[in-house]
Amino acid sequence: MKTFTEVKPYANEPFTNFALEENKKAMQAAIAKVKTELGRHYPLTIGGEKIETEAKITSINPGNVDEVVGYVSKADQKLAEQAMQAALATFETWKKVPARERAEYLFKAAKLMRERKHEFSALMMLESGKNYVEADVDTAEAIDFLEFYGREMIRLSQVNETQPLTRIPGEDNNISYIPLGVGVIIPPWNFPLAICAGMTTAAVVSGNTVLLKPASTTPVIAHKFFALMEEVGLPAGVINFIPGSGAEVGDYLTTHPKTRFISFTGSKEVGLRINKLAADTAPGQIWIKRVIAEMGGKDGIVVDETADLEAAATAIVASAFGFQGQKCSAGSRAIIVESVYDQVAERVVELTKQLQVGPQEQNFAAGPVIDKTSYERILEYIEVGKQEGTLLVGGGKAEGNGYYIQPTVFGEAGGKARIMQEEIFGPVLALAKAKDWKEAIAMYNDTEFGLTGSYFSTDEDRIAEALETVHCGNLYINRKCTGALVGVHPFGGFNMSGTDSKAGGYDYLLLFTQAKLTSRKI
Ligand SMILES: NC(=O)c1ccc[n+]([C@@H]2O[C@H](COP(=O)([O-])OP(=O)(O)OC[C@H]3O[C@@H](n4cnc5c(N)ncnc54)[C@H](O)[C@@H]3O)[C@@H](O)[C@H]2O)c1
Ligand SMILES: N[C@@H](CCC=O)C(=O)O
Repeated sequence: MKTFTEVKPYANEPFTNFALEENKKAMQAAIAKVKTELGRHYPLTIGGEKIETEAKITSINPGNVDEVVGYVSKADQKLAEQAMQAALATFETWKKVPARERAEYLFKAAKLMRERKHEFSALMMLESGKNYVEADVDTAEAIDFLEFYGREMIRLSQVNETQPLTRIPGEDNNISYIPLGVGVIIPPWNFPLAICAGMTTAAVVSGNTVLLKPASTTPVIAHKFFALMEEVGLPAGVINFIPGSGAEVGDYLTTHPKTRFISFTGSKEVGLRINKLAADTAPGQIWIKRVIAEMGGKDGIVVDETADLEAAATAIVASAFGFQGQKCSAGSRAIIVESVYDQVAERVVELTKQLQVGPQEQNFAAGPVIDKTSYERILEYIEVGKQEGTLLVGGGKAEGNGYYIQPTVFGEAGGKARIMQEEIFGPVLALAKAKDWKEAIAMYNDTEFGLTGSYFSTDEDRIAEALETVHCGNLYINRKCTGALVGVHPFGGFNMSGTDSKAGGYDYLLLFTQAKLTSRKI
C-alpha cells in the first residue's frame, strides 16, 4: 500500500514581505543564481522523450532586450501529432491511477515549489518583467493551485460526495466523475507560472493527459514547471511539453479529431477562434469537444460620492498599474461620480506620478511590458487616448533597454471611447465622469466584457443594488479589482470575458470530467 502525504485543510500560501531585508536579500540571491543559468537550451518532451529541434523560440528579458533567457525547441504539426499519440496511449493507463495517487504528485510539486519559491519567482521576473511582489504572488498562486486541485480531486473522487443521490428501495445508485481524454492546454504569458500550472494540473489530476503549449514569450518558466512535474515522478506522457506557434500547432490540435477538450486562457480573439474551430466535427471525431475559454476584460472601478476617496484612488492606481496593467483583471477604467471626480482624479494622478519605471530585477514599481508587439500596440492606444481624453500623466515611452512605457492616465474619457471599451493590456488608465452612481454602474456595464469590477461606496442600499446589477464574474466592494485568491475568490468572467469557468473554485474540476451514473438492482 502506498503512503501518502497527510492532507491538512487548504490554506493560501502566504506572500513574502520584501520590506524585510532578509527576504530582499534572498530574492537578490535567487536572481543572481538564475542569471548564471540564462541562455540554456530547453527541449520539447513527448512521452518522456526529449527532442531538440532546429527551430527555436528565443525567450528574451523584456526589461533588458540584450539578455536571452533561453532557447526553447519548437514543435511543428508532425511533432504535435507525435505528442497526441503519446498522450492518447498514456491516457489508457493514467485514467486508471487512483485519484489519491494522482493528487499526491501535485502535493509533492507544491512542496518543492515552496522550497524553491524565489528561484521560480526570479526566473519568472526575468522572463516576464514582473517585479518582486508580482512574481512572488504568481508563485504563491501556483502553489495554491497545486494544493487546492489536489484536495479537490480527492473530494470529487468520493462517490456521491458532490451529488448525494436520492435513495430508492431495490437499487444501488452512484455517481462518479471520470476523465475526458486528451486535452490541449493553452495558457497566456501574463501569469506564466500560476495559470500555466493551474490549468495543466487541474486537467491532469482529473485523470486526463495533456499537450501543454505554453505562451511563446514565457516558455522557459513553463519548462521549469514541467520539469518539476517530471521530478516528482509524474509518469511520462501525462504532460507533453510542446511549445510552438499558436497559429500552427494551436489550430492543428484544436481541429484534431482526438482532442477531447481545450483549456484556453488568453485574448478574446484567440478564444473565439478556438471556440469556432472546435465546434466543427472532424472526420472520425466521436464527441463534442469541450472548450474552456477564459478571455480578456475591460475591468473597472466605480466610485460614488459617499466613498472613502483615498481608498478608492489607491485601489484605482493599484488595479490599473500592477504588473504594468497586464492582468486580465486590470482596472483600466475608473468611473467616478461628478461631484467627487476632480478630487479622485487629482489623487490618482499624484499616486501614479510616484510609480517609478525601471528594470524589474531592481524591483521598480513599473517594469517593462512583455514584448515589442505589445509595446507598439500600447503606444498606439496612448495616441488614441490623446484624441479621446485629456492626458493627465505619462503619455509615452520611458527610458531603458527594454519595453518601458510611462504609467499613463487619461481624464474625461467618454463611455464609448475606445480607451473605455477595448482591452489595452498595458499601463493605461481612463477616467470617466458619471452624473450619479446609477449612471456610473450603467457605464461600467456598457462593454462586451464582464470579468472584474469594484464598487466604492459607504451607502448600504447602493452597495446592495451594485451587488445585483454590476455584471461581472468577480465583483469587489471597496477594494481593488485585482488579486483573486485561490479558494477564496474563484476567478472567471461573463460575456466576452469567457466561459466563467471559475479557476480556483470548487466546481472547476467538473470541467475536466464527465459524470457517470451507475445503477444496480439489489
Ligand atoms: N480570464 C482570465 O482568467 C485571463 C487570465 C489571464 C489572461 N487573460 C487574457 O489573456 C490575454 C493576454 O494573454 P496572451 O497575450 O498570451 O493571449 P493570446 O490570446 O495572444 O495567447 C494565449 C495563448 O494562445 C496561444 N495561441 C495563439 N493563437 C492560437 C491559435 N490560433 N490556436 C491556439 N492557441 C493559440 C498563444 O500562443 C498563447 O499560448 C489578455 O486578453 C488577458 O485578458 C485572461
Ligand atoms: N486572477 C488574477 C488575474 C489573472 C489574469 O490575468 C487576479 O485576480 O488579479
